[in-house]
Amino acid sequence: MKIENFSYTYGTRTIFDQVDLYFEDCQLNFILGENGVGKSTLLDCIADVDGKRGNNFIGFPKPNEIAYLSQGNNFNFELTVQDILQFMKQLHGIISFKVPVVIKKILHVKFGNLSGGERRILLVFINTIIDKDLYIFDEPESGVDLKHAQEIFDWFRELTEQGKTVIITTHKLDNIYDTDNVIYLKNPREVLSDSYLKVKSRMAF
Ligand SMILES: Nc1ncnc2c1ncn2[C@@H]1O[C@H](COP(=O)(O)OP(=O)(O)OP(=O)(O)O)[C@@H](O)[C@H]1O
Repeated sequence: MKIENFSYTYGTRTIFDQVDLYFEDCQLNFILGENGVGKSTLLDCIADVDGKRGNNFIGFPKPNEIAYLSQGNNFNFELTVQDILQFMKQLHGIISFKVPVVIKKILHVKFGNLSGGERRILLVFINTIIDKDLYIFDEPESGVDLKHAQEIFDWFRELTEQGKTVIITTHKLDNIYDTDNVIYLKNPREVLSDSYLKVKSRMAF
């Protein structure tokens, strides 16, 4: 998948200016860059939120074939975790899955009573079990402890083993392998798309 000659502005503010970006199929693709550089904007464009995707987006699945967990997603506070899993099963095609221990522990808790980290883990988990072609996560490990952040990345890698493509924004570099594809947003005109091994020596943070 690739985006050619990509430009995006908010009013007079230029976020992307004629850049090319490459994504690897069936792999983890990490979008890196400083706060405010445009990572979430790029994800919204890929997921076609509010029709933001232009015709220079090549090879991406249709919006209804994409699972997208943005930073603001939530559920009704009165639903228990079990209700939510049931609801998602009715609403979407679901990949066969085993309920992980971290989710089993909170099955009967209402969404509104979960901790911030537990909510995030649940939201990430749900987005990994719905059957889509492309999975997009905006800072999935935000507020999640180190052990469970590692587990979340195991779920993502299992998706790629099933032939799925995953795109993730993150500020934490610990879960990136040298062979993973990285899209490093340096500034509106400068983007590096390559293996993490090749990109990391040129990253400024
Ligand atoms: N709807 C909007 N209208 C105007 N400016 C916006 C809008 N949404 C985002 N921006 C601006 O565009 C820039 C890119 O925002 P974006 O959320 O894509 O950054 P980001 O790289 O995801 O940042 P972070 O790492 O802090 O989450 C920011 O400077 C932000 O203030």
